[in-house]
Amino acid sequence: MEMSDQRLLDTKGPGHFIHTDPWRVMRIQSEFVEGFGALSDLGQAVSVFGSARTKPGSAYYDMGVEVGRKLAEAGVAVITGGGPGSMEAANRGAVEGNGVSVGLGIELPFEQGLNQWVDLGINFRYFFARKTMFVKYAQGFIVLPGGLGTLDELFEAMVLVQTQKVTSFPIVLLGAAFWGPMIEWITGTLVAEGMVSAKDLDLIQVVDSPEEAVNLVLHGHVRAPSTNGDQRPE
Ligand SMILES: C/C(=C\CNc1ncnc2c1ncn2[C@@H]1O[C@H](COP(=O)(O)O)[C@@H](O)[C@H]1O)CO
Repeated sequence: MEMSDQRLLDTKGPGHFIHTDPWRVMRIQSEFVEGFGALSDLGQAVSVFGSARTKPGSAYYDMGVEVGRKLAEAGVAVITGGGPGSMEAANRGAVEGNGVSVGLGIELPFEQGLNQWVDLGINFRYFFARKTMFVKYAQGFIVLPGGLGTLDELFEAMVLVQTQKVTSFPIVLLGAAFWGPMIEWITGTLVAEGMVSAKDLDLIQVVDSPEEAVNLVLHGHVRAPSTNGDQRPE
């Protein structure tokens, strides 16, 4: 009978095993270990989300630079997805403000690598491992205008607070004109149809200047986590 040790030591053929789920579990585990190891001494930090597509010189890009710079000047590390656009802008601001600039990159088919303003970079294969780092090592989120990726990160943060999976933390949306229609839809449709509690809107705050965003995320009132719905007494 062939023994496990023997099979392990004898294996010379194509590495089928590394494409199996148990092997993937090891890789997933290693992403958590690497992330926790790299970030556990980061100190105070804020995660900044926003479009991968904003161009240097655009208003949204400049907004990201300003946010990163102000966070850095307040002594707070900036964590982004490490990609282009508003992520790059926030990392750039962090460097220009002499702060700590963190990029949590993700393997994508159209990957461009970490932006040049990332000082502390980690690359992830798995979105869920990377998302854990955004939440675990940040005291708040600032969300710049963005698309599906940004919305995914925003709503995940809101759900984590709403369901009390994480201690409540500030989630600040920057750009009232951009976010206004979404807030109106949440109020006029989701709240009106009973899909979310009106109180859940308190999970987010919308502001128009990087200064306000940084102030709120660092010093703003953080509400107590809501119950998940309207069923419980106020
Ligand atoms: C689209 C392009 C490159 C994508 N590269 C990314 N690198 C790192 N992180 C990304 C990337 N794309 C999305 N993300 C994450 O989602 C948010 C931005 O997504 P959106 O759909 O652009 O709003 C961002 O916060 C990242 O965490 C080539 O231009």
